[in-house]
Amino acid sequence: MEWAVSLLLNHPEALQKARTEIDNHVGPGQLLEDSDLSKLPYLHCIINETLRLFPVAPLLLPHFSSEDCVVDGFNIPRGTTLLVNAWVIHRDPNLWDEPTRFKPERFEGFEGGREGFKFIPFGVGRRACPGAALAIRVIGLALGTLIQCFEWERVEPELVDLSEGSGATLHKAKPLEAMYRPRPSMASLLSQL
Ligand code: HEM
Repeated sequence: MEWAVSLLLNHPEALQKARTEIDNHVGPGQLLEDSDLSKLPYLHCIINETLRLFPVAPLLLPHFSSEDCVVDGFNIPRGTTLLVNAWVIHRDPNLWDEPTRFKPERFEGFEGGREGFKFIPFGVGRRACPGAALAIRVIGLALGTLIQCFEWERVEPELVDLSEGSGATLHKAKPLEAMYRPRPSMASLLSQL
């Protein structure tokens, strides 16, 4: 969520596009609901693009080869601990056009499948994250509601600093600070919550 809001503050045109999508599909004076999410593909693109650039678990979880195997020409003996560098795969210029650029549109029509092996924020296969669908829905609801209800601005005119901290999970080096105020069209609804 913090990365997504940071990226949107640095890309106001994407924030506006997401807001327009929400306004067009959710009735006036109504809060975004779970059932609206399927009508908000651009919001989903923003979530995917955020997870591509800043995967929560950049090395996934450690895996363990249960048999000898060969991966991309490398012999991997049985019993080896294996780390998958999703961060690097997600920024590989052979797989992605302008890999370091925030471009949610790249996920329009993205199907996953074998092509999805290049996008693995939740891992892939038998040990992939079983909470992925839940996570995407919860993030969609939370991020979508923040976009729907509030005007967002950067605290400083400079872009939000996107430096990464170190660790097994990818957090911002500098916690996000942002200014927000209720959108006039949502103020009355928000005051009743
Ligand atoms: C944005 C949110 C989340 C992200 C990015 C995420 C990511 C991941 C990743 C990368 C793995 C390791 C996959 C691998 O190494 O192949 C994993 C495993 C797992 N996740 Fe998530 N996860 C998220 C949310 C959740 C939620 C909401 C739940 C439960 C409700 C959950 C439950 C699990 C469990 C139980 C595993 C271990 C699966 C296994 O080893 O078989 N995760 N997750």
